[in-house]
Amino acid sequence: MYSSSIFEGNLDHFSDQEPQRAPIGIFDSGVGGLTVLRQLYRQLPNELVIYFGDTARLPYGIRSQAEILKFVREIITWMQQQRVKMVIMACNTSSALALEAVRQEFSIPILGVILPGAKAAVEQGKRIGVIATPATAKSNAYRHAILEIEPDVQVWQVSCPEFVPLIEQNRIHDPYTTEVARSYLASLIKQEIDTLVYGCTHYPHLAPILRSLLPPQVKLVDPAVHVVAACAQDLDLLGLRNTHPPLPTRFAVSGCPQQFAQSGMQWLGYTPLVEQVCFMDAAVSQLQQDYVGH
Ligand SMILES: N[C@@H](CCC(=O)O)C(=O)O
Repeated sequence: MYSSSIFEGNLDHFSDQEPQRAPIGIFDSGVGGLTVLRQLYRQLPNELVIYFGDTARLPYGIRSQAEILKFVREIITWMQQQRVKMVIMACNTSSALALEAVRQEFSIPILGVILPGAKAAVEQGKRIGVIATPATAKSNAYRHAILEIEPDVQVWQVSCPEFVPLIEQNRIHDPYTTEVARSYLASLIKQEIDTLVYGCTHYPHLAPILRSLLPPQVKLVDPAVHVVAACAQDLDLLGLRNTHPPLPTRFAVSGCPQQFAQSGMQWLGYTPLVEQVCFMDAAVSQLQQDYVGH
């Protein structure tokens, strides 16, 4: 079901004369980025993808900016070694805390989810709620991005620390998750929001629960849809869109490949083949998690 060889499936055989055929790198802390990958399958079905989940070090949403920046640098460096033509940070926490810095450090195009999400939100409503990880909420990245585009709207952000662990533990259908969601949404419903932004790529996995708790007129904005639209535009501008038939997505994680393959299956509709990539620091985090788990 999985392979632990780090460089298996390396894409070196794509010559630099055919940069269109190079993969797009997508990363997240875990299964959240699969909501972006699903959009990519819909909107850009010919693109080849390398998906990386930093599962040994999740959740990102309680990490410091220095830690996130370090992880993101490691991941993008690895992706560059895999010769990606573009990187999508399918993670709001990374986009909020590290996008600006790494854009100046790396020469490949790097897209984040916050600006596309903010643009879509102001097109939808005037009373905008954002649910996000503690780090993203604290950064105020959505508030700033939204108000910069449209100062004439109101924004409420709610930090939802329990969502990512519940989703990663496959507890979506647990009644406890609905109760947690109810409490996170309460203040936003009280403010009579007309629009809710998924400020974390894990949260669209909770769509049926959130929909059932929100008044029907509240519109949901999924930045995944819009970052992939932005990616399509950039590929066209750079002449990098792939028109060849697609190859299977390559999956890699820093934690347990089998676990990711199992939980990823329900979102992908197929069982992914997952490799393990070893970053020194992530290996230590995994050992600590294993130790705590025993
Ligand atoms: N998918 C997440 C990362 C969540 C986490 O690991 O806390 C995000 O968009 O922020």
